Amino acid sequence: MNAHPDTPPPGPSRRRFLGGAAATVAGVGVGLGVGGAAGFGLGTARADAATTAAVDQAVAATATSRADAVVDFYGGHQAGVTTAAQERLMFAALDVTTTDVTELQRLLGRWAAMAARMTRGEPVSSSPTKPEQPPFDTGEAMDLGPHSLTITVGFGPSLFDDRFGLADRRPAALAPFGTVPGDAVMRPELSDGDLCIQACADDPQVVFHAIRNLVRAARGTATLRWSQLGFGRASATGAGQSTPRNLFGFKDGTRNIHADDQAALDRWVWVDAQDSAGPATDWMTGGSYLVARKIRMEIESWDTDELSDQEKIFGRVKATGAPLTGGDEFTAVDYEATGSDGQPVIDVAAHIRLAGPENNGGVRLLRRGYNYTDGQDPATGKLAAGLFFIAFQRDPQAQFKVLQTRLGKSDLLNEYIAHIGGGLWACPPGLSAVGDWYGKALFSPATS
Ligand SMILES: C=CC1=C(C)c2cc3[nH]c(cc4nc(cc5[nH]c(cc1n2)c(C)c5CCC(=O)O)C(CCC(=O)O)=C4C)c(C)c3C=C
Ligand SMILES: [Fe+2]
Repeated sequence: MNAHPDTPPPGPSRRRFLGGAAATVAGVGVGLGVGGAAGFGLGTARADAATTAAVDQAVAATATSRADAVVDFYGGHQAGVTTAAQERLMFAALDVTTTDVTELQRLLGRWAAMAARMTRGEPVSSSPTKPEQPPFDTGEAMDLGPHSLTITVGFGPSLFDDRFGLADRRPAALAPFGTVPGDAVMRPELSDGDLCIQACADDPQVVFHAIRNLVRAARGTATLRWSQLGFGRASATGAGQSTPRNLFGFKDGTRNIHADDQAALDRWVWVDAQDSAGPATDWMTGGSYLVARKIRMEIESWDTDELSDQEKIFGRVKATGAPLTGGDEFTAVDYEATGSDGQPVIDVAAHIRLAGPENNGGVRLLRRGYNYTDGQDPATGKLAAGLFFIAFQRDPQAQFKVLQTRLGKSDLLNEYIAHIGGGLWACPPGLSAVGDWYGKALFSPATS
């Protein structure tokens, strides 16, 4: 393998910081054109978590523009999980078309090099394009700034079939779900994929550019299976981030796991060394499992429903997000409270009762979804819109699957939603430094 010719990133943490100076750090030639293979070799240095707080403070003091904000690419965990949710999403699922494991590894190395550059607001390669060549970078993000771009890569269960010698390396947590309640109308062409890429940023063209160029660099190795644009965040993940609203008009993410809740992150989001059954599956330590669900929301029907019924469905007040049992948005829910009719104030089938940790053995998720629209459904004339639900977790079998089984059976919300696509992917830990690549520890026994 070649030594990686890219330059080191400008900071030790994966928090947002001013990228103007970073942009002056010149990348040097990485042949990333179609069919080109970026070199990728040994990476050693780990981000120093202890410096994170100090860097965050410096960032807060110096950041001048949202366009210039950079989320550091390197660190113990991939960015785009606990990163304060940006405004825009493009998500892509790909199928690997080669059976050559080395080609797959080269792709993951190319993606690492390109992602490192794009998240700093740089074009995918600093090599000059010859006039007779297509440009290395497609160009539409030129001059836009990084806008806090994060790129998060994951591996689907199907990657662990017999093509790449990975069958014994699939963690039990990455088992396909099978059919879960609520999955009756899932569409195969909007579901699954060997690889996934989540690109988030505060600019729509920046996320499109990232996915477009990563898919382009996969030509000959992987093809796009399906993709989704999200136009507005539907969850708060950053400490102090305001709670946004979903397309039913309710505050979404009130009781989410937030980035400053380290105990909850360790318990519910990051895969721990103890989770692995042995050396074959310990490559996920420090990673997290991504579950995506494209959930169509029946907006026209919802808009005819009376306010009191809408609030009963969620168990919360539409305007404020407060539980129906009183207080403000962040007041604890009183599941025991009964009304003058003797019935529970929070309906037995209300969304928050069924999804809440109090009623699920403590189970929690880090939700990081986006509102989406695909325009109008030509078959019905209705708005094709909903929630592109994304959740990160330490064990999807014990977290998402448990919650969705419960919700799919009896959630009042089911009258107005349909899960039409999605999938499960294992997002490996963060990349340590230049030369590291996505899933290096997954493939290392096969390449040594
Ligand atoms: C399987 C997991 C979940 C799916 C699928 C899901 C779909 C979904 N949710 C909303 C809107 C809201 N969800 C809220 C809370 C909430 N939802 C889940 C899980 C799933 N939601 C959890 C774990 C929680 C937290 C429960 C709790 O701790 O009380 C809320 C309330 C505000 C909040 O805390 O975020 C809303 C609103 C929609 C519209 C939707 C599918 C389209
Ligand atoms: Fe929910």
